[in-house]
Order: sequence, then C-alpha cells, then structure tokens
Amino acid sequence: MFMREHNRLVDGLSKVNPHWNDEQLYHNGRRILSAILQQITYGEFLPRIIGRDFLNRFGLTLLPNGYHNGYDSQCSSTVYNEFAAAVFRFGHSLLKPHFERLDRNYRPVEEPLTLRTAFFNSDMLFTPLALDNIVRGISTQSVETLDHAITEEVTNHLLEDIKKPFSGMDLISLNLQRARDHGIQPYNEYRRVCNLTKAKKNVDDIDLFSGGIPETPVHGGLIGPTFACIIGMQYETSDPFIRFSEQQLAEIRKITLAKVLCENSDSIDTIQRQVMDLPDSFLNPRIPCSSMPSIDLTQWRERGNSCVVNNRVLAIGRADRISPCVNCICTFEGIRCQSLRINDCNELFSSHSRQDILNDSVCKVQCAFSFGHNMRSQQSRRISTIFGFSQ
Ligand code: HEM
Repeated sequence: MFMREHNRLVDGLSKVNPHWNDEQLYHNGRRILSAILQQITYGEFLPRIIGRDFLNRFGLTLLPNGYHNGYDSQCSSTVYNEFAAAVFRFGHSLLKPHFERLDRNYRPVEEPLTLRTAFFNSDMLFTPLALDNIVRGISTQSVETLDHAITEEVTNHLLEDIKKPFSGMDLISLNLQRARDHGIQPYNEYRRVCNLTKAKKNVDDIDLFSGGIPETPVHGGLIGPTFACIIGMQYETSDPFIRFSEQQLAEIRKITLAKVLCENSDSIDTIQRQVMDLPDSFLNPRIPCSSMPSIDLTQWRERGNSCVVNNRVLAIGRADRISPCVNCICTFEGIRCQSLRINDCNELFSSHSRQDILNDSVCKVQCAFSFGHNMRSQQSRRISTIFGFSQ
C-alpha cells in the first residue's frame, strides 16, 4: 500500500513540477511519504498501543499546527536492540489465524485466508481485487488479545512449505532465541530501567518478551508498562526531522491511514475514518472515501527566485530569523521555517522587544515562566514608581 502511495505521490508531483527529473521526483515523494507514515504512526498507531499517558510522558503527541522543536541532531536515532529483538514483536500475539476477505459491500466473498496458505503465496495478490478484499477484511476484524496464547499459524506453521508436513517454524521460539543471540537482558532488568518494581522476587531468568507480553495493559493502551516504556523511549529518540513549509505540513496533517487505503485500492469506496478501530454505525461509521480530505500537492510547486514571509523577501537559499524564535529558509519548494530552541530567555528579553516576543508563540511556549517573572518584575517596578519610590 505504501509503495503504491509513493508512486501515486510521485505521479502527482510530476504534474505539479513537470520539469523535475526522476531523482527530484523520487526524493520528494519519499520525503512526503515518510511524513505521512510518521503522521499515521504518531497520530493513529502509538496512541492505541501505549495510551495517551505514555505518549505525553515521552513527548510524542502530535502538534495540531506549528513546528515541534525537540529535534536533537546529537541524539542517535538508531533502533534499540531490545525494541527490535523483543519488545516490538508484541504484534505477534495479536495475530488472527486468518484474514477475512470481504467484497465491496463488506460481505464475505471467499473463504478466509489462513496464514499458512498465505506464506509464499504472493501470486494470490495478483488476482483482481484480492488485496482490496483483504484490506476490507482486516479493517473489519478485531485483533487477538495480547497474551501468551498465540495462534498456531505462527507457532507451528510459520513459513511452512504446504507440501512438506512439519516444515513450519515457531515464531515465538525465534523471538526468544533472537533476543538471546542479541544479548537482551532478563525482563526484571528492564523493569528496573523503567522504574517499575521487580516482577517476582528472585526470578531473574524471564525473557523480556515472555515477561512483557502478559503484563496488564497501561491505561488507554494495549501493552503493559515495561513495553510501553521501551517503545516510548524508542520513538522519543526516533524524533523525525523533515523540513516542510507550514502549508505543506497542513496538507500532511490531513492524511489518515483510511485515506491512504482508499487512494491506493481499486474498489474501496467506503471505510471507517478511524481505520485502526472497528467500524461502528454510530461511533465509527464507514463513510465515502471521497469525503476524506486528500493531500494537495500544489503546495510542493516550485516557486520563482524568492519567498515572501512576514512582509520580508528572501532569495532562494537565504535564511533569516523572521521573528525572535523562528528561523526560515527560502527553498525551491517554498519557505521552510523552524522553531529555535531558546536556552537563555533573559538574553531573548534583552535582544528583542516585548511585543515581538509576545507575538511569537514559539517564544511564549519556551519562556512562559521567565516571561511571567519578567512581567511581574516590570509590574512591580511600575507600582513602585506610582507610589513614588525610587527604582
Ligand atoms: C502474519 C504476521 C506476521 C508474521 C508472519 C511475522 C513474522 C516474523 C518473522 C519470521 C520475523 C523474524 C524472526 C526472527 O528470525 O528473529 C519477524 C520479526 C519481527 N516482527 Fe513479525 N510477523 C508478523 C507480524 C508482526 C507484527 C504485527 C509486528 C508488530 C506490530 C511484528 C513485529 C516484528 C518485529 C519488530 C520483528 C523484528 C524485526 C527486525 O529485527 O528486523 N511482526 N516477524
């Protein structure tokens, strides 16, 4: 689906910028696709997995507008060993033994497809509407409960050669073995790292995967506190950094997974807006794809030789501080602005006027405390003048 989305974006970009070569089209399509994936991951997926409390604790909540200023170029954004070899494999416990296949009207069209018949059977996807039927099915099926009960399709029949009995593997054994290969520490070590109490006294030989899976889910989430903590840490360090203009960001913020599925299928006409939740005629009804907003790629149209921002003209390639806490650069795709990290609010007060700082929400967010303090000391100075005391 996301490969199709990439190619769809590239087609759209080539219409908006017919002079771009393949390389420009590819990289710009890729950048937009990465941002869409991040929008879906942080906006739709993570809240359902780790819940709002953990999302806030690790600063992973998406802003409705403006720029996020937490990016740290010194921070390595690589994937934690624990995350890949154990924690993020929690999804293996959610697998259903089969995919439902539903027609345009969401009625079963074929037998459900068991995982063991789907392994090594990618030709099946070339049958007309096969993918659409599966997408309609998985958007309508619930997941399994997150616990130690895991479908035999992956514990006995993983990547099975259908012609060879007992050729299937066990995914959970692979998970445990892989984590041990990678030197992942016992479960209780991670409880300690996450400031949680030890699970059981004197039991330190529980694998991270086995210990984390049956934990009671965190409030509003699907997984327990140890996994939520490690996933939170992972996404905190994977802080995305892609430069877009405000207008381009507004386009990306419109996109949902439901819309991506609509745009890239041949026959999905209706789907629920919150596609990661089950459809519900009242709370999450299936709605026409056409009623969901789509990305307007004209925001990526390459402009002339300059950009105008805050009544200032910037030549292509030039950067300027357009307000006390925002720096902008003029690029071929338009103006791109970035919030500045303010380390010393007092210095800001001495170098910019009070009104300029007040008008800049980025300054206000970062220096609200010092600002209040500064205001109070100005007020107390005013009062002392009124009463005739010397300052
Ligand atoms: C039908 C569905 C799935 C199948 C058949 C499957 C199968 C596999 C297999 C065979 C591996 C490699 C195991 C090893 O040798 O170490 C793997 C790794 C992994 N799986 Fe799954 N998986 C499925 C769904 C999921 C889901 C839903 C998630 C998470 C939400 C997930 C997360 C992971 C992760 C994080 C890895 C490690 C990747 C890496 O280190 O590169 N998988 N999976």
